[in-house]
Amino acid sequence: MTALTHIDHILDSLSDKGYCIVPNFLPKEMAGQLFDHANAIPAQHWNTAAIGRAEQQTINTLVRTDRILWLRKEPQPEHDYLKLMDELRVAINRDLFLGLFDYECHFAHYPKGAFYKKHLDAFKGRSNRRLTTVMYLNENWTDSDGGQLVIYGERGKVLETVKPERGTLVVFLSEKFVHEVLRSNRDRLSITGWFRINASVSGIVDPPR
Ligand SMILES: O=C(O)CCC(=O)C(=O)O
Ligand SMILES: [Fe+2]
Repeated sequence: MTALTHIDHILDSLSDKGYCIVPNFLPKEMAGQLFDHANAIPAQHWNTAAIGRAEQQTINTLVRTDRILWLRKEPQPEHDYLKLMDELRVAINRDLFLGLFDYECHFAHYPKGAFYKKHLDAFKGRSNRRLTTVMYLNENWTDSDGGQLVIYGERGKVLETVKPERGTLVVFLSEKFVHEVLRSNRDRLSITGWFRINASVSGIVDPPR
């Protein structure tokens, strides 16, 4: 199975609505490997997530309280995920002409009680992030576990409330959709990433991580 199994739904939904939600995007085995791998990484390697651009990054625990860890090319499960997302990048470019140039992503761990208040991932003309992706890794998530992703439309209308269940992929236009992560009542593990356009084309250099 590859990213292309779901590609028609993803492309249709992205071009119709600007976002898509794909349950079971990630094969169960791969999701399990990523989950075990991330859980085995010692706590001191995870960083408290920051907000804002390079010079002005601040740790603001009123806005977000998750911890993050950027994926690299070497460990097998991370490599496999990056490869899958690159297949997706190529397929999206072929159909939607977004000129996506690269992809970066990090694990995000929300301990019990963590949240991420309403925000946009990119501001027009100030970022080369074009599409946000979120992949969830926890099994058997229930409504009472909280931690849902809420995606907002015009005038604060709730468009979607997404349960962060293992294997579900969410993709949306980074500049368009305000979203938030509701308080999680359970350890919550995900991978958030961004497809980006080339800085030499956009004239924008995104902050170094
Ligand atoms: O984990 C999620 O559902 C969304 C995370 C998010 O909005 C972000 O990391 O920017
Ligand atoms: Fe976000």
